[in-house]
Amino acid sequence: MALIVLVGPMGAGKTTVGTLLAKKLRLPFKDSDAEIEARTGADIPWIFDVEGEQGFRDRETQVLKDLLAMPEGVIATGGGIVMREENRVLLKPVQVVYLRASLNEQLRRTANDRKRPLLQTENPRAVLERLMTIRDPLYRDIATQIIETDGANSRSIATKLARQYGDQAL
Ligand SMILES: Nc1ncnc2c1ncn2[C@@H]1O[C@H](COP(=O)(O)OP(=O)(O)OP(=O)(O)O)[C@@H](O)[C@H]1O
Ligand SMILES: O=C(O)C1=C[C@@H](O)[C@@H](O)[C@H](O)C1
Ligand SMILES: [Mg+2]
Repeated sequence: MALIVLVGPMGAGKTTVGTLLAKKLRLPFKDSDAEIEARTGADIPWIFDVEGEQGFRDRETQVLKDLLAMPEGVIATGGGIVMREENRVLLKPVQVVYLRASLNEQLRRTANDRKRPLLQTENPRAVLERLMTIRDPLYRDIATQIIETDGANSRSIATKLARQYGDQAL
């Protein structure tokens, strides 16, 4: 039985790697951002606009609680999941993989879409840098494993994790 949670900054590849990993392990895949959008019937930029970041974080905590009740599966979280202590307490007993990426790589991977409200600014690099300073110790605190994703494609990362967690399940 395996419940694996992926954390890390925007553009680290949580959604991409999580989808591949779940397929390989034949486990259900859930993405907290997608789940929030499905429940709200609106996309993340809309939620930030109308309810503010606070409203989004309230929804995120509720979704996290519900997803962690699954007996097994792969869960990709949003980049800001560690901002609330309540979320960190929920994640502490779980297998948590921290996917890391350099600022350059995060910028490159997030440059072409506008679905991340926090990056719709003149200087997304400065935002990512500030968020990383605050969040890196928080990700590290709850992580059971850290993976550097620069220069590694998402498929090879998923394969490595699937071997590890597949073996563990035997
Ligand atoms: N290891 C990788 N190497 C190169 N590109 C990658 C890698 N992982 C993901 N990507 C690409 O980066 C982009 C962002 O990936 P993804 O949406 O999975 O990030 P995320 O961690 O889920 O971000 P968010 O926190 O905003 O949900 C996608 O276009 C994806 O194809
Ligand atoms: O890093 C963040 O705070 C966020 C990351 C995304 O996954 C979304 O959860 C949202 O855009 C906020
Ligand atoms: Mg994602």
